Amino acid sequence: MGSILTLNAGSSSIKFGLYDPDGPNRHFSGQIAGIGGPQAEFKVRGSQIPAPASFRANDHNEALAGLLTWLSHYLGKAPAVVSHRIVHGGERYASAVELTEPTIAYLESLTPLAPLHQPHGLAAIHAVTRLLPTTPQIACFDTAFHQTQASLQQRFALPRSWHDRGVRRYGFHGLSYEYIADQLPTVLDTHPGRVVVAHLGNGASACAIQNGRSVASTMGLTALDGLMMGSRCGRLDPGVVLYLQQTGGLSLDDTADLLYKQSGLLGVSGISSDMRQLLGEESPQAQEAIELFCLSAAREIASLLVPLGGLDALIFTAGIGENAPEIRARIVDHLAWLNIELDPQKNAANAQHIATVRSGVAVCVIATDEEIMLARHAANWLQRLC
Ligand SMILES: Nc1ncnc2c1ncn2[C@@H]1O[C@H](COP(=O)(O)OP(=O)(O)O)[C@@H](O)[C@H]1O
Ligand SMILES: CC(=O)OP(=O)(O)O
Ligand SMILES: [Mg+2]
Repeated sequence: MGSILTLNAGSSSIKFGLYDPDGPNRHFSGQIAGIGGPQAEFKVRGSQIPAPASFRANDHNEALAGLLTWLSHYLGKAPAVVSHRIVHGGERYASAVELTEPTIAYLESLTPLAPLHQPHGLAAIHAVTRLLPTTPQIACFDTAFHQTQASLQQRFALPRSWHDRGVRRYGFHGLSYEYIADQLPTVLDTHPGRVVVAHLGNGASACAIQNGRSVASTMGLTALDGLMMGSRCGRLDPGVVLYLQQTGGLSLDDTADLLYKQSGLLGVSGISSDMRQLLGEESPQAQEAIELFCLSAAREIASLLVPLGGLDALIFTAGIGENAPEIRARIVDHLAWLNIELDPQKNAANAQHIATVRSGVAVCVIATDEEIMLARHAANWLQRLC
């Protein structure tokens, strides 16, 4: 059987991997990070294959075209299937699905609900269709993992007719949470109990997980709600949106641009959406942006303790969660009243278990792997074909 190619178009990165369906085992993977920024980074992991000497990624389309050209040198024969991360699967999809024209049309209709992601995921599908027209493609959804949530957790306090038309909380980063949920029994070495996972990347959210299932999440109909993010505002009084349009003179497009692209760490610091860069800045605005990020994360994490009825373990993951001890420490400081305490040395070393022995809550760092989830869903799909 041929290989599995995975493509994960995030808001600031494109991650990719080539897998053998047995296992699935990774041949190689990599990522293009910092798309649209001053310098995109192209990294390859787990092989001797060199990254391109120079790479242009002024936007996602340029990055994708360059990536597919680069990949064509290393693919050998066409993969058996291409597995895409698609952020929004709407009401229709609770699991991975083969991409057909009607499915693609439905996913296109969801673009207004995920404007930073859905167009890039769809662009990747169209680019693969052009390059590998006979290769089947599947979509794996960020929203699918959250479909287990009780209806009350998904409901907004809007008239029922809007809920019936699909205006409800969907939750995102589901492939990441699914991977972490799978790791939890091994990492925690006990019954996982009541767990909050904080996925802190360019997009950031938190998810309450119990018995391996999503119980509640901080993101809603769109990937704007919940935690403050790189350039997204997170939780916001909906009255602000009305005010911006009624008296601020902002059009719909201006408002979307403000909330998705000009807010969050970028908006508050006035410098950058990139946490690593802000941590190196001394300006009071940069420091305030970082402090607001930590406060927002702690408040959102705490909000998930209601559906869980308490907290046994807090897990940090994604770019910031895995690599920024200072951010983890500041978030946990805001939650100290929960009898949660970090060991400074273990935290500084990005160890897997970073709480003190006294802490009433386990705290772990687990590197997420959305790509392996894309590969697992694809391997299952291939198996069903046999
Ligand atoms: N060593 C680090 N210290 C602090 N922040 C980091 C570090 N490495 C990565 N990050 C931050 O992680 C974020 C990107 O996370 P990632 O999960 O890769 O994003 P994406 O949502 O695009 O998948 C950026 O804000 C980046 O600055
Ligand atoms: C849904 C989302 O915010 O994804 P990302 O973190 O990749 O931007
Ligand atoms: Mg991501």
